[in-house]
Amino acid sequence: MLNKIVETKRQELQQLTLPEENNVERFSLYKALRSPNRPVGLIAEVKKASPSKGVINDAIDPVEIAREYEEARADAISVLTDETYFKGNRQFLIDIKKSVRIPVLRKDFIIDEKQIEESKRIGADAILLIVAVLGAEKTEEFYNKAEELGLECLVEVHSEQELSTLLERFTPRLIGVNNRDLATFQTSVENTGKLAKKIPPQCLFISESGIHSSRDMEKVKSFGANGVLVGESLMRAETPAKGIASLYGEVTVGY
Ligand SMILES: O=C(O)c1ccccc1NCC(=O)[C@H](O)[C@H](O)COP(=O)(O)O
Repeated sequence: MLNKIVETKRQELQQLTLPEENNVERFSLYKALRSPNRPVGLIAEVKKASPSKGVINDAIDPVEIAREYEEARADAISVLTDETYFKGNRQFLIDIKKSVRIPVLRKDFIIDEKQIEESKRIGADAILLIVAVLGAEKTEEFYNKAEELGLECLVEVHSEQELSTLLERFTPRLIGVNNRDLATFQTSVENTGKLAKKIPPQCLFISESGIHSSRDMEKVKSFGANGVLVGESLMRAETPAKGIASLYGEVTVGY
């Protein structure tokens, strides 16, 4: 499936037009996750659909969801901009960026340098670089290019092998451990525990995917995660605030 997504992206990029630069205020994802609002930071994701679950919540207004995430003290927002498989859109990020004052991560399959420039122009504060897609060498190349453009990177790994080949080349400031096997879509938060001990202490690390309960949250916290990236369970919640409160085992005053 990952290969199919990447091939589709390659074809789509043949039609890529770079938007005008959006002069926006930038916020550091790294700084936000270094001093999160809760002991384990939260990157809350705006995700209408996905290859593994189909349509999750197509009725939402992305900007409204992002504003409610911010109000519920999320530390950052992740925005899917892939249209074909996630029903995302780069316009969602442009509009969300105008409406929140916390870092915005562009969640897409970056396979070409042009997409880094594009991410800057639509206002992203950070981009996702997937080692399973790019390999360690190109991940480093794109990481440096992004930094030149003033963008931060969340560098995502799933396996111990990906993590070790990455660290042989360079040490990113922010590492994401994806609990989802992008080949099979199987998810397990235990994957965070498997990789956690191999992440250098100077890195911040984020546990991504398959976090659906306070039990999952407690587990990744016990593994030492500095933060989590959560999409589906928040997109399916009655409200973003209730979804976030439930993840953190917080009591909400219901009206
Ligand atoms: O979510 C998918 O089905 C998926 C399939 C193939 C590649 C990537 C995919 N998801 C992107 C993500 O990394 C997740 O959206 C993110 O980690 C949040 O995961 P979740 O909380 O399980 O929605």
